[in-house]
Amino acid sequence: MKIDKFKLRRMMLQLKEPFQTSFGTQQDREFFIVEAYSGDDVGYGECVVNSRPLYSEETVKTAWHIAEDFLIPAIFEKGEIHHPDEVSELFAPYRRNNMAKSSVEGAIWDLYAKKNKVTLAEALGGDKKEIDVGISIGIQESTEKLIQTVGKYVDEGYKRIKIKIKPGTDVEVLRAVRETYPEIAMMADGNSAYTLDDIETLKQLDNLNLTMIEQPLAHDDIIDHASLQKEIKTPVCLDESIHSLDDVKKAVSLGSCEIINIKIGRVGGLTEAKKIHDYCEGHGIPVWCGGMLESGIGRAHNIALTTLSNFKLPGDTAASSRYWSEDIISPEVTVEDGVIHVPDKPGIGYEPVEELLDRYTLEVKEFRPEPVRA
Ligand SMILES: O=C(O)CCC(=O)c1ccccc1C(=O)O
Ligand SMILES: [Mg+2]
Repeated sequence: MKIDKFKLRRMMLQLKEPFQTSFGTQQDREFFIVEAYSGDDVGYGECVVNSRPLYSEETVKTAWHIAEDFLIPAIFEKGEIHHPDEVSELFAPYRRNNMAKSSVEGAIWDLYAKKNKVTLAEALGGDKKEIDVGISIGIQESTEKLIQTVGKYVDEGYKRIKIKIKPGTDVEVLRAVRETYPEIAMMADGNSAYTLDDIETLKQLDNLNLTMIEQPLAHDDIIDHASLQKEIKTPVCLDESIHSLDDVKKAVSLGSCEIINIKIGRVGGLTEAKKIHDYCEGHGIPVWCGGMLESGIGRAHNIALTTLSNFKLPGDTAASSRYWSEDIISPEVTVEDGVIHVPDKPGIGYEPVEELLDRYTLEVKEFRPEPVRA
């Protein structure tokens, strides 16, 4: 297939409630959408970056720049694309900038699936018809509020409750939740806020029967996480530290984790995500799909990826209504009894609604191949 045109849309949605992690509080969700046009088909990708470089080094501005000045021109220069796997090879000479790469690659994956009249899940090789979902709860103003919030999502059927922690808002708070809900699958996400100096705190968390503890130590570390994993029985799960299959191989061989959170944006796209999935499957490491407070478009990509067999643990891909009063896709993503039914329409399987896209768009830019001069 040949891409006739790309459209980038910078967008802003408002979260229903602020989302607090150890690195800050978020209420506005600024991001951009990539649209890849070919003949009568349009593929959609989402760039899951944030306005500020807190979770990763990329921002909306840097990712837009990389997409506009390097990635889109590389696609036009190549001309014909036979399979989306070629895209990550094409982007490989450009270092990092994984969320930018993933957004363009994602639009091409959706386009490819639509052209071949298969679902994105099928194009990736996934065959689950429904996927299990959990929920990620931000740091709350009080323990009472947290217990109430956990209760609400347990009642809604979410299969695993993840709670954000930071130094000072951790052991006591989680112990209170555990006492209230002795049986739930519960885990903690430290978002890199701890060091090995906090080992006593981390050992106390080890007594709370947590499904796992996600990225407690530095965002770029796999050495200290290996030391930590030796000290605790709770599985360590890596998020921020994993950007590629190579990172996974090193973390697995060092024993830095027993579980991996795969985020499509963080690892540079669906092709790399699938490679990581396959490698982990072969090495007895279960994976799950992380979230970046995506709009419906990124959410749809997460759902398709999660249909692969080694996504053995519930992911963070919750219902649209958990984040937005109005999502930009039709139908919205809904969760029933803790599962999402995987759509059966070609591509991402949810239709972005033009009117809603326009309503929340701040800036649009279109790109076409340079005309060939005679
Ligand atoms: O509900 C979601 O999309 C996941 C929320 C979440 O945990 C998160 C959101 C933004 C940045 C980082 C993370 C994380 O997994 O660490
Ligand atoms: Mg995380």
